[in-house]
Amino acid sequence: MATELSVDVAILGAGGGGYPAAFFLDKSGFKVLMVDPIGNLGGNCLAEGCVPSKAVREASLVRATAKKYPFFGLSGTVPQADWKAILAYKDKVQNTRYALHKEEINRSNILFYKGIGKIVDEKKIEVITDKENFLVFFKFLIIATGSRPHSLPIAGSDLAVNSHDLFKLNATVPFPSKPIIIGGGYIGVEVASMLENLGAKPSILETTELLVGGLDRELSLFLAEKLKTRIHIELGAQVESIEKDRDKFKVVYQKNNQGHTLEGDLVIMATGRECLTPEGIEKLGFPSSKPLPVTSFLQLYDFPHIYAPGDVNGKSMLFHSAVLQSIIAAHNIAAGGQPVSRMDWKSVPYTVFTEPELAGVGLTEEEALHLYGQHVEIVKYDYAVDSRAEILGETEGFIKLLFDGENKRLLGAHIAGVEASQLIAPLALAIREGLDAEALAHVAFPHPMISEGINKAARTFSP
Ligand SMILES: Cc1cc2nc3c(=O)[nH]c(=O)nc-3n(C[C@H](O)[C@H](O)[C@H](O)COP(=O)(O)OP(=O)(O)OC[C@H]3O[C@@H](n4cnc5c(N)ncnc54)[C@H](O)[C@@H]3O)c2cc1C
Ligand SMILES: NC(=O)c1ccc[n+]([C@@H]2O[C@H](COP(=O)([O-])OP(=O)(O)OC[C@H]3O[C@@H](n4cnc5c(N)ncnc54)[C@H](O)[C@@H]3O)[C@@H](O)[C@H]2O)c1
Repeated sequence: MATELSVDVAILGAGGGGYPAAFFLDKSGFKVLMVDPIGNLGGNCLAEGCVPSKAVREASLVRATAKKYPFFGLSGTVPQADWKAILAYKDKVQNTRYALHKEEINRSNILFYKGIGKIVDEKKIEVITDKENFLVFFKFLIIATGSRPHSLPIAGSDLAVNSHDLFKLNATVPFPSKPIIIGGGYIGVEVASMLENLGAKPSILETTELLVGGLDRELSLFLAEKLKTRIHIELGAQVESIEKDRDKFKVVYQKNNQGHTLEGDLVIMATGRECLTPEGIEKLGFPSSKPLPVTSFLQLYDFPHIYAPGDVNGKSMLFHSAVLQSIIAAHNIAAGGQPVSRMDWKSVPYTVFTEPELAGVGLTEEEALHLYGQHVEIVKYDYAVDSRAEILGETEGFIKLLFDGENKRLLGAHIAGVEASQLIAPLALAIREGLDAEALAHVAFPHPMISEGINKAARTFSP
């Protein structure tokens, strides 16, 4: 049993912020140790986040499509949702991915431990597993410990479940008929949309006046308009307490200075995630459970040999962002700690997997107008004129492109409507590479696909 180890790089957390760096540095010849309590790769994204939630969503979309049989000239009944079977399908997806990741670990030279790491000081950590505790001396440290659900400090908050309860392996939360979702951010709207498509009648209580705040405002307003036909939404609702009376839950909230109560059979708390810092972080002068401050090279302030990519820095809590940050941290470590690779936060796209979807990248319209004033050119392509949208019967939606009026460089792209999540990737590349309208107009996107709308919008300036 080891009592002490020396490595080039120690990594806390094997999620999207941790493992890409581990594999890159391992392949580059560094001695790498990685520790994670899950004992496998994927972090929250695979355990309770992106992958299981999108698996359940996919089942819900199949059922939603079945409601459109008559539109396509088909007949047949809408299938019943079998919640247990859907969860079993979700588990199978997760387990298959875990098996693949296990093989990846086994094929590498990474010293991988199931356990947790604690900060001892700026030169060493302590690794704690079921079997042993030992010290690890490092040249570089990557703290990629992610985040956890934030629970409101209100009476009865322990009566609510959260996304981890819903999506973890072997989840046992029963299918609700009237779920009340506290929080209308990413998780709130995605869960409401998927549960409704599976047959539930959800309500969302959101304290601000917008669903998924922080997006381009037009996207949030579009989503609220579309979702309110299927979901009971209360904006400006300040939740005060949760009570339980036999099988029923009551959520008490204030709206317009008046008290209200909503009854349901499940309460889902989706009020954000807080950064999860390792024990001992205060020894480096940082408070626990707060975002770790990083430079654009992902170095922790005042500790250039320590990096903190992913949710733990609170800058962009998305899996693909964590992966990119992890790779950037790894490149800088491979360069001996020289800052050679920089994170471009503005070219990270985001997607909200509701029905319909939202996606965006770059400046929002509000930010662009603030920064560029009247020099912003805004072009909109309406799904109502799109062939594929017509074929799908999904003609409500738009692609909005924001250009710098002087040189027609793309500043931002925002999409509301079916397939938005697939359409955003080339636009993220365009923002990253500083492409202009001509570049977007003079590439042939396939027909009849909604991506043609990107060409068509850009041709406004480059016919
Ligand atoms: C319901 C839900 C749906 C989501 N859907 C999407 C989506 O569709 N698309 C998207 O891009 N993002 C999505 N996200 C966000 C995404 O899951 C996170 O942004 C991503 O997982 C962040 O990666 P990370 O590596 O920074 O953190 P994590 O994935 O949280 O990984 C951190 C790892 O560190 C481990 N750890 C914690 N403390 C220690 C310690 N002391 N020592 C060692 N290890 C430790 C944890 O166990 C964990 O495995 C979703 C999140 C949720 C909750
Ligand atoms: N599609 C995706 O990429 C995806 C999907 C799910 C989660 N995520 C990530 O996970 C993070 C966490 O998701 P989330 O939805 O929990 O957080 P969030 O920050 O997106 O939304 C939380 C919402 O809760 C609201 N809220 C806070 N206090 C409240 C109260 N007292 N009453 C009512 N509403 C209240 C906030 O105003 C906010 O709108 C997201 O920010 C995102 O980074 C991403």
